[in-house]
Amino acid sequence: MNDMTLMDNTVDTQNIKIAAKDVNVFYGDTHAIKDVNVEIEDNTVTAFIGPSGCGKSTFLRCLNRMNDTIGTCKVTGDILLDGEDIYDKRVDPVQLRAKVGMVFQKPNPFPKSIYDNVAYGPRIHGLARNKAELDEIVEKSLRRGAIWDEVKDRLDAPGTGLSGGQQQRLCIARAVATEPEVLLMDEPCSALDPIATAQVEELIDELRASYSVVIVTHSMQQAARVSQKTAFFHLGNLVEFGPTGQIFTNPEDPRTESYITGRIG
Ligand SMILES: Nc1ncnc2c1ncn2[C@@H]1O[C@H](COP(=O)(O)OP(=O)(O)OP(=O)(O)O)[C@@H](O)[C@H]1O
Repeated sequence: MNDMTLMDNTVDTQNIKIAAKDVNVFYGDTHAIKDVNVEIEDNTVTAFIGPSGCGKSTFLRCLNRMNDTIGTCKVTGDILLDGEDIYDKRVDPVQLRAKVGMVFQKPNPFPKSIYDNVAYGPRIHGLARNKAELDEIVEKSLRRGAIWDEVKDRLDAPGTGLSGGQQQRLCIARAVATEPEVLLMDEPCSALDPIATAQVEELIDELRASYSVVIVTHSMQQAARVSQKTAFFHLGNLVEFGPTGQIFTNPEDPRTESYITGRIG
């Protein structure tokens, strides 16, 4: 056995960023997520795939308590971020969402300047002591969002005036500006053309170096391109979770196989 084989077989429990235990989600009488257990690693892109309505977005929204904003929604079970229960009464959801940032399907820049879009989070969380520090955070975040070169000469222009792909990278820059540890992305490329999609996918790959990234996608090609781990959901159940290559080439569950071969979905 060579060193490489040894490394591949090591289960690195230190690397677990989010652990979900027996998570159930209900919207009134609808049981949307059923007994989900999963461990999401740091510095990894995890893709959530599955047919429409299977609960991908619902489960994603549990990870930063975005479901709190839906009156009928009830979440049970435990979700631990670095071992701490995010549903504990002492956790402030606003602080949590700075740590666990989110990027949505449709780019949604604020009706503010490019600069203010990115500066918004750091301002409300008091991350900069003065203008120079804020400028630095804005530049760093726009660089992380791979959009600095395109906007550096027009930081005062409205964010809404950018192209769709640029707006989505601006939203990613806005999400990383609060120094999150996890980035949740709900179909981040579904409103983008192929060129913008390729740019955002490349960026997701780069972001993995600094964050744990979780992406909901309808595109199996995208999941295969960007993720290292894949979770397949079906009717609210997490059917299968494992290395992306294995899920796509050698799935264990017949439901996963049916989905990836196009028989269900
Ligand atoms: N706000 C809501 N109120 C009531 N039911 C909801 C709500 N959001 C989702 N649901 C229901 O929960 C289930 C899971 O929906 P969810 O949007 O999480 O699935 P999804 O896999 O992300 O679907 P899609 O791929 O179509 O976006 C569905 O039955 C849906 O109708």
